[in-house]
Amino acid sequence: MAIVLGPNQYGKAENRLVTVTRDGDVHTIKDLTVSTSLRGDLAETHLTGDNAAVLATDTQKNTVYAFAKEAPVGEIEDFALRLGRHFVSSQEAITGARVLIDEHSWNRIEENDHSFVQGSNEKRTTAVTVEGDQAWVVSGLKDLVVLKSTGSEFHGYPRDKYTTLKEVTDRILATSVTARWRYQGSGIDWAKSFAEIRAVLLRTFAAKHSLSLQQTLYAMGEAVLEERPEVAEVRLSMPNKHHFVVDLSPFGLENDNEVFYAADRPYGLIEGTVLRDDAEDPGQAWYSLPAF
Ligand SMILES: O=c1[nH]c(=O)c2[nH]c(=O)[nH]c2[nH]1
Repeated sequence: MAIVLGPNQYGKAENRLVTVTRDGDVHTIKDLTVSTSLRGDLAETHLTGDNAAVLATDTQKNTVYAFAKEAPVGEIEDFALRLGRHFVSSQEAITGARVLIDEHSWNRIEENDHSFVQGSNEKRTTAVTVEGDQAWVVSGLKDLVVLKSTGSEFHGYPRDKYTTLKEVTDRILATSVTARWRYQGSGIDWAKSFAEIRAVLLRTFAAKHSLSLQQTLYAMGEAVLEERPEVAEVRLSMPNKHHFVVDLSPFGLENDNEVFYAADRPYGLIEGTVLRDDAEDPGQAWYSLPAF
């Protein structure tokens, strides 16, 4: 038996980057969390401690900030592609780079030119993988919290001796959507594509009469693929944010689906992938991202 070094990567996680772009007195804020990971011929540092191939994580961090000054950050996908390509093309030992970016939202305070209020917790995300001269872009969103107060049922499931859940034909359906979609093709308008995919996800959540959160998840992914040809595959992770009807009978009160207890845990966790059966195979790049 021999012991060998398996897959590895290293980088600087969660660089917090804020930029202010000035157009006269009118300022625009971009607030990003940027993580970089590099892969390549890195056996020596692990096996002998020889760091000749190791671009320091501190240098990776500095590169993120310097790049933000040297050219406009622009869309997160473009910024991630620039960083990833830089690391792979400038360091002989580095053959692959993964750049993850979360974008945090700030909204202008009324018409003010340089004052902002933090938006919701929702984040726009991208995960760019560069390998040699190839690149894959997986964008998405997380913490998109949605709720519908009717149009959701759940019944017809097996009942065994441990089942207590009541079958319902009208319930609150709420979730916090994490979505990742893999792009195919080129010349994509990242901002427009993001806005339209987000709108499709929301519209479908609202419109689909739900017999299960699983059915809603599939419908949301299917709608994105039907409407957005630039998307090959969608992965969705949707916790079921349970809203339980409170039993008010001890107080002689009827509860006709009006008063709920919003439980935060445990929660059902519904996850799935919706894809085109003829989508090109992305190879390792996609599958080595977290599945959901
Ligand atoms: O939409 C649902 N899917 C489930 O699998 C499930 N399980 C459960 O207890 N409630 C629900 N709701």
